[in-house]
Amino acid sequence: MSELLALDKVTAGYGDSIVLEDVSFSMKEGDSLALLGRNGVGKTSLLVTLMGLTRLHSGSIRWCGGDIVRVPTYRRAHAGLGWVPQERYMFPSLTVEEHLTVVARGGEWDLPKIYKIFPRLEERRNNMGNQLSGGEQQMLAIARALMVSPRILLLDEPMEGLAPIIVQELLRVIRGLVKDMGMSVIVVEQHARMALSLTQRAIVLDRGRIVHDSDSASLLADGEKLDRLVAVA
Ligand SMILES: Nc1ncnc2c1ncn2[C@@H]1O[C@H](COP(=O)(O)OP(=O)(O)OP(=O)(O)O)[C@@H](O)[C@H]1O
Repeated sequence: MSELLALDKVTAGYGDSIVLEDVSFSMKEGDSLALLGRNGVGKTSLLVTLMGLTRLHSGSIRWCGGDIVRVPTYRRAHAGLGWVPQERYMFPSLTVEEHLTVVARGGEWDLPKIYKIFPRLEERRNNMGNQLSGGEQQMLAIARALMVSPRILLLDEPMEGLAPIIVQELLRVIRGLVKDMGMSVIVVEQHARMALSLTQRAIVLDRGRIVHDSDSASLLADGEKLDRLVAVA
């Protein structure tokens, strides 16, 4: 499999303040990565940096073999970076179906394929963006990213604030995307064990630096180490 994403010694932040330091890792097509760490260590900032929304102080980011450091955010999205931000950003004046058709690009994903994996969205197809539960909004946010036929999904705390039954439904869908369909993914999650169960590899950040990098299964099996790395102090 060819290289999809490669960060080399990335140091980035907001204005002069640095929140990521010397971050290096790479992913191949089909790889799945859990990005873990306590609150405020820079997980969201890393995804935001991939989308070009922080200030890159030094280092390089390659996407499909090309340097994307100077590529604007919308072109990164068109190039296959499917970002699902924590905030979800639903439009109250658009229906579920309009949220999807407005971004459709005639690629691998279309409405029937989306509705097959999210039957709940088909049931709600005529509901407005502000008439959805938190779980439905999260499903729509993921579905909207898929409609652009991304080569990687960047999921920022997809389970946050959702009822356990919805979390199970979303987990099943994300697991299907990652394990059955081979979708590349980076999952930022407070629920570390959940993220580890979905992915092959885990990186843990602390104060903007990578402090652990291993396969997900071995970190999941070492509960003591996992708690030391991610538990709230
Ligand atoms: N827009 C911003 N401007 C300035 N500083 C920011 C901004 N967003 C985040 N930060 C700072 O960057 C650091 C990393 O925050 P970030 O949200 O990336 O961490 P996180 O690991 O995703 O945390 P959480 O799990 O709480 O979302 C924090 O100190 C935060 O205050």
